[in-house]
Parts: sequence; C-alpha cells; structure tokens
Amino acid sequence: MLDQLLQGSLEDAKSRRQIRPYAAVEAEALARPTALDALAHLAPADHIRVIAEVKRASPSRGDLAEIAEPHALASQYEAGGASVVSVLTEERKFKGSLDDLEAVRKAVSIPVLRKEFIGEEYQILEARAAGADLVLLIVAALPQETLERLYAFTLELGMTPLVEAHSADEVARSVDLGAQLIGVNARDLSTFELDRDLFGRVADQIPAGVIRVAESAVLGVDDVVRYREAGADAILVGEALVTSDPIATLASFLSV
Ligand SMILES: O=P(O)(O)OC[C@@H](O)[C@@H](O)c1c[nH]c2ccccc12
Repeated sequence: MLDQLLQGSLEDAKSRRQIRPYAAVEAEALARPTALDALAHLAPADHIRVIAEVKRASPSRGDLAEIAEPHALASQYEAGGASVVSVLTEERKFKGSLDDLEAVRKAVSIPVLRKEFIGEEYQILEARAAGADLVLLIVAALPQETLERLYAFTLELGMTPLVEAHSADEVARSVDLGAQLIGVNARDLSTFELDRDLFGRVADQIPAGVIRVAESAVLGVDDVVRYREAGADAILVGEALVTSDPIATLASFLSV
C-alpha cells in the first residue's frame, strides 16, 4: 500500500511537471521569502506542541470532513494555539491538493508542512514554491541513499524535514540521517494497523535535543497524556481536529 501511495504521488507529480517544468518551479521556490524556522516553533515547552492537520479523508478511515475552506480551518488552528499546520496534498486517497497548501500559507503565519508521499526533488520544490516550511520524509518509503539525498535537498532550500519512522530500525535510520525532527507514526502505512505503544518503546532511541513527534490516532486528552508521559514534545493530529470544534479540542490538548 505504501508503495502504491508513493507511486501515485510520483505519477501525479509527473503530470504537473508537464505543465510546470522543473526549472520554473525551482525559480518560484527560490523566489519565496525564507522558510520559517519550524524547529523554533516546535521547541520543547511546558505544554505539548500540536501540529494540526488539514485532512479530508484517508485510505484507512475513509471520508472525515468536507473542509470546503482549508484556509479557514487553518486559521482556527492558529487561533487555537497550534504550532504548525500540516496540509495533506495527496490527491487520490486523502483528497488534498497543493492549492489547499497555498490557501493555508496565505492564511496563517505559523510554519506549514507539506504532507505528501515524497520520492523526488521536484515535489520538495513544489512544496517550497507553494510556501511550505517543512516536508514529510517517510523512511519506510525510501532507500537510505534517496532519503539522504532528499533530506539534504530539503535543508538546502532552508526547509525542515519531518522524518517519519514506524519501527526501531527506522528510528535508527532517522537518527543516522542527523534528523532534528523525528515523527513516530503509530499507523503502519503498509497495513494501516495501529500500534499505540510504539512511540513509548522507541522514544529513548531519539537523542536529547531532537524534537520527538508522536503521530496518528490521538483522539482524546488521554492519548495526549500518554504520549506526553512517554516523552513526546509534539503530537501530529488530524481526525480528532477535523471532526470536532478544533479550538475547543486544541484547548483541551494544550492543557495537558
Ligand atoms: O488523523 P490522525 O490519526 O490524527 O493522524 C494524523 C497524521 O499522523 C496522519 O495523517 C499521518 C501520519 N503520517 C502520514 C503519512 C502520510 C499520510 C498521512 C499520515
């Protein structure tokens, strides 16, 4: 499934590239104002940091919310105290788009993450051209060499890579990369199975000073407390926010 998602994202990028060639997107990316310092926004604090996600649907959970105005939702996230907004741009299964990302960028002044199945530089340039400050790099989707290349490319553009792991081995690969922001996804992107204890088992492998993000299946305050106790600096939350009053839900999470 993960491979299928990556191949789909790469095919869609290829179609866009027919219309907006590499050099054109590169020029746009380089003309953007400097990316925001996401690590500063996510620095450990006396409350948990929230990366709030604009997410319409997922292959594991189906349709979640219509979200006709992603920029309005993102503004609520910012008003509610989110540190970063994540925008799913994958079109086929998550019903997102780069247009969503651009609209969100215009609406908020906190950092914005492009959430996509990234496998080549072009997608990272597109992210920067649309105003993203961070991109997701999924360890399970990429050979280490490609991961290293895309990681370095992201840094060259002044952006922050969020490196996502789903096992002890993948956390080790993220640490080897020198990642400063590591996400542990409770959901296996190949089987969609949830492992809510994974973060707690691997958190100690992440060196001090690296920001630790617990991703997926945070539905209520109890989950936030559990992740906080296990050492999470931040959580990445989609479903719980798009299916509730986001301001109230954020307030409850930030009170932990
Ligand atoms: O909606 P949730 O369960 O709160 O999950 C958010 C986020 O962690 C999830 O969307 C996610 C984490 N890693 C990903 C990689 C690709 C697509 C989606 C994801």
